[in-house]
Amino acid sequence: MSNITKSLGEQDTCLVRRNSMKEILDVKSGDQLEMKMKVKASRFTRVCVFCGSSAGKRDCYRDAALELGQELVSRNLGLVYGGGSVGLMGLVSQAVHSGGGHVLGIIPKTLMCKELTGETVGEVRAVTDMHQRKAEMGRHSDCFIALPGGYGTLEELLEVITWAQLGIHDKPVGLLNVDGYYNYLLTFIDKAVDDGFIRPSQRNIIVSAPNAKELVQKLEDYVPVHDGAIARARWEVEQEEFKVSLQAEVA
Ligand SMILES: CC(C)=CCNc1ncnc2c1ncn2[C@@H]1O[C@H](COP(=O)(O)O)[C@@H](O)[C@H]1O
Repeated sequence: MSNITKSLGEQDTCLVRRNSMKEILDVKSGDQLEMKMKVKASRFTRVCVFCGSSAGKRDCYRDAALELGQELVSRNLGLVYGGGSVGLMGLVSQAVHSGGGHVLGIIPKTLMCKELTGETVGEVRAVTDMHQRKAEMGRHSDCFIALPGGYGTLEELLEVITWAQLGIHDKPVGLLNVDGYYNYLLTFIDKAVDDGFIRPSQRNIIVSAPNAKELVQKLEDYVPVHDGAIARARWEVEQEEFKVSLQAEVA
């Protein structure tokens, strides 16, 4: 753990959580040992991380996953992810869990067997399918970060960007561009802007940075764009109407 030195009892841990918006230094509680802890302020509670179910071939990807986990712990942020212990998903979740952070793994029942995805640390929530998993991951987090990954990561990333574009949510979306991994994707998005398929103002939905510290800070500072997006209130009304019509069909 980078900037956390601790010897904590359960009461102390609660104290740290209650004071997550403050810096806590040299706190003494009862006969507990002295604790030195610096918790950075954050406007988020939980961060959803999309990333490879593989670890990639280069050490920089593994290092970035561990560093991101440590950055979340240092800001007292919980992790929401797809569950399991494979690839970068396993590394980031284990880094948060071993640093004392909250981990919520959301995993479809069909992927729950350990032979497929390994053990999930922390809290596990079983869902019926991949669609419900994405909806739950979004619902339980305040911002999204994509580490390097493959098709699954891209699909999850592009969906939350699309939701932001439509005004379904206002949550920041960050790309951890480890050693330029996402340069081609960013170049492609610039091409789509130049050719008139993405509005220039909506190019800013994706926030990117080469390391976790810089990225999380940019996400903290992010101001959402609202240019003609469908108001969130309308989406919520539509969803309610959809639920009612589904219930009527089932009855
Ligand atoms: C059937 C099987 C081999 C399962 C093991 N693999 C997986 N276990 C859990 N989540 C996954 C798995 N593969 C893809 N995902 C989802 O898709 C993303 C990663 O896909 P990818 O490796 O980038 O493309 C993750 O964020 C996760 O939400």
